[in-house]
Amino acid sequence: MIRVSVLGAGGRMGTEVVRALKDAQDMQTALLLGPDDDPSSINPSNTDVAVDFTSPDAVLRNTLTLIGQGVHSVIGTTGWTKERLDQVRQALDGHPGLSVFIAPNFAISAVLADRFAAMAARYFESAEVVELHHPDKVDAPSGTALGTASAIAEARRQAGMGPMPDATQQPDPSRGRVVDGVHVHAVRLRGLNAHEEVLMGNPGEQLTIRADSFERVSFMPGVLLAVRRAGSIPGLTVGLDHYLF
Ligand SMILES: NC(=O)C1=CN([C@@H]2O[C@H](COP(=O)(O)OP(=O)(O)OC[C@H]3O[C@@H](n4cnc5c(N)ncnc54)[C@H](O)[C@@H]3O)[C@@H](O)[C@H]2O)C=CC1
Ligand SMILES: O=C(O)C1=N[C@H](C(=O)O)C[C@H](O)C1
Repeated sequence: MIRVSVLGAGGRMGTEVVRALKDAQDMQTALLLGPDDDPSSINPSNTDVAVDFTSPDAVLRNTLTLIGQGVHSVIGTTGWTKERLDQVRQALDGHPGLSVFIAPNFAISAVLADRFAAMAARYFESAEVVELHHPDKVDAPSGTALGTASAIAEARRQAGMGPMPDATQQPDPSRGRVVDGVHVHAVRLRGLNAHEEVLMGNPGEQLTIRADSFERVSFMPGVLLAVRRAGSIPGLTVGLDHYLF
């Protein structure tokens, strides 16, 4: 049995993870932590893998604590920057064999949308990302959209493409956040869960790639897969694609 602790267990995702763990034959729930609990209560005597769905403010501290404790992490929480990822890599240096796995999105639809967008990017003059979420989300744009934009930008760079056409000239235009040269727009709307659209255009044609996660259960197969694979790739791994393709 894999003993799994959950940080953020009382939250929207945490609740769903606890439910999924109960249904998984090969896993058992260990500690369930909320914001007032000490992450260093998680250690190898009670936990094999810790799953983090907390908040962008809390996740780095949790992750560094768990590395210090010698426990594998599976993380869905957003808020990662290059600098924060470097801190995790550095902390892992002293812990050979330990793994930290971060996925901006655990839903297969979103992972595939990302992959398709990267494949298509070189063939289109223009590309923009629109992400749409429930209004209780604290960060914008979504971690997924940031990843999609970076993947598009990287594919365009590898294809030797220049900047996208855009004649906007106003001093304060409404064009979303520019991530690595790609415009990313965030919509927050009651009734939505997690959705992303990638728009790509050429003269006279458009490709739309859209992923819709209607319910949080859509993230669970990915979370359980990552828990089962914890430790299989030592060090820091970002993206469920590493386990899928
Ligand atoms: N990678 C993925 O597939 C997905 C990622 N997310 C991300 O997961 C994170 C959480 O999302 P939700 O569950 O919707 O948020 P939420 O606000 O419903 O849940 C977060 C929970 O964490 C708790 N918390 C905050 N700080 C904590 C700490 N230091 N230790 C323990 N618990 C703490 C909060 O009290 C709350 O109960 C967000 O960053 C979100 O973007 C959400 C859905 C899917
Ligand atoms: O907060 C959410 O709900 C989600 N967060 C992740 C993100 O920011 O990309 C994943 C998914 O979009 C749901």
